[in-house]
Amino acid sequence: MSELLKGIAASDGVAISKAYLLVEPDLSFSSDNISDVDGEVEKFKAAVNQSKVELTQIRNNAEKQLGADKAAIFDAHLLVLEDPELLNPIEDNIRNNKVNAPTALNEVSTNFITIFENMDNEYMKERAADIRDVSKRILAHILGVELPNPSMINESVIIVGEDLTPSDTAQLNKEFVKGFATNIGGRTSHSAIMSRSLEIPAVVGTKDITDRVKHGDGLIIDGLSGDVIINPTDDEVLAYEQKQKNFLAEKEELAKLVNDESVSKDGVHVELAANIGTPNDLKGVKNNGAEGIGLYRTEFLYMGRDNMPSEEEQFEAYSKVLKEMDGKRVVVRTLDIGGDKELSYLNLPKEMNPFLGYRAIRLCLDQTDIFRTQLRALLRASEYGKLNIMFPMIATINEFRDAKAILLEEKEKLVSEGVKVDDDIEIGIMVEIPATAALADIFAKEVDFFSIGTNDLIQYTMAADRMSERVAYLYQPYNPAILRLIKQVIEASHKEGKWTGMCGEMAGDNTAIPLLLGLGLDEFSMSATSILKARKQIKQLDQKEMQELAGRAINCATEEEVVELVNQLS
Ligand SMILES: C=C(OP(=O)(O)O)C(=O)O
Ligand SMILES: [Mg+2]
Repeated sequence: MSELLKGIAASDGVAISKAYLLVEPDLSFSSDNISDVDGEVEKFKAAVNQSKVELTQIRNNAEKQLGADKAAIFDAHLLVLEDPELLNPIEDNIRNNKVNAPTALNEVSTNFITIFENMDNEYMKERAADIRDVSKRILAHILGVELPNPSMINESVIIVGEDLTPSDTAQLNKEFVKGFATNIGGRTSHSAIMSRSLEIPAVVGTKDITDRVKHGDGLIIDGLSGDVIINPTDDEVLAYEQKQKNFLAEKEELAKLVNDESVSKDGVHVELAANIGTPNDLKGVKNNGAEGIGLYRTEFLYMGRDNMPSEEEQFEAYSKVLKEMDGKRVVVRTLDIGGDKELSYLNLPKEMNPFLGYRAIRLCLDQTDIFRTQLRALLRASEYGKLNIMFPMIATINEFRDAKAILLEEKEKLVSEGVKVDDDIEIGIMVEIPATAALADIFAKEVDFFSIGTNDLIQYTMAADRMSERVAYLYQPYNPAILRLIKQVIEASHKEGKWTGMCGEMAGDNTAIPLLLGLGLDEFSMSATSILKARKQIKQLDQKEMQELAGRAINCATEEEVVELVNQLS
């Protein structure tokens, strides 16, 4: 018998394959004393050797599939595995204290980790993280437990996990990973956003799929409806193969619009741009006919590694994107770390409410060395295309002024060093915080553009965590309160002759698009895979009529009423 599980549709498409369970294995052990000391030392040494073999494979695989920079993290792990300063004390601990190998390993590694973590030295802190990772691998081998290694997957699978961190997602190889399904998360959690740029179907927020599915179970995930079928019957597989075919046929049909303009029925042109996380996403940008990049989430450059990207590395990534976009506008957002996007090597404090905490521009204005390095890389890259710079999570006008002042200082320094910097870079902000939307008229006098980040704006306005499937019913993009904020921001920008875009997921949502067109949004930036569908829809809409529709929507009392209004269109 198959089993149906309902989740949240996160990325379009249908995947049919078998489950690869990506969950933390049980590595508990008892602290027994031992009599066969030599046997225990041998056990430990064998585990170290097995770890070496495994890590070397992982490293080589990562280099082949993901590039040398992603592989470097495993080089660091291999060095730890050969370090006598770590290994000898563990052996001594077994011999001198007659403790078993897991206990000896745990005591010595915890000791090193604590010492290194408390040093005021970034390099040593990174080593603490390496030791933690390597010790876990050795322990798994001692206990005979298999650790999941997503970067080693070499057959078709659907990943099943609690959640996928953005760096887990970045390591997935599309050739083998056909989709994923998670316990937690919503449509705007970053693993969901990344699954859309990777163009792999995903269902999130299933609550307990990891308890229901076993490694290797047959699985269907329907990223269009949010349904997951565990151990499907032959008939179900046939039906979903048909659904998959239909989806691909529709995609092919939409591909015909790739070079069309995005113009409404009554001739109003809007810009349909793409959101990207890394230069690797550019292929999808081109294949889907994006007219620019409305959001480049640069934080992904900082993830999945154990140290900061240098100015040079950043310069290369930014200039590559600018060159490949060939003069089309590229809005690069400065580092937006924090919330669900962690950087282990930054050792950020654990907070009660990370989405309301030390993140994004708050962190950059505090740790200005990180910020300045990024700005220099961006300014140097500016001569290769049409660069716009955007600051995330701006809450006050002073934050914007401070960030802009630092940017201008770095520009002046570069120019005095003889570096060419574009003079026409537009400097804008994300509108993600209700306070900023409320003061949009004040901001509009000083910024060059706004980009509304509805993923956060909705969660802050409704006080409903975007990561929580339990309060997902309150995460209401079409709530009239949200529509009023959007209207206010767009009108404020237009009054000052500026433009407003939207780079939250709402910009690509087919229910929202008629309303946003009516509210006068200038640029819609979305997952590249949503662009062609949005273009098709906009071509069929009359902007004047949508103005009227939006006027009625903002006076509705509930989200349901708004949805009903939009549904009457079709
Ligand atoms: C685009 C946004 O930023 P992110 O999803 O990266 O928080 C947003 O908040 O809408
Ligand atoms: Mg945001």
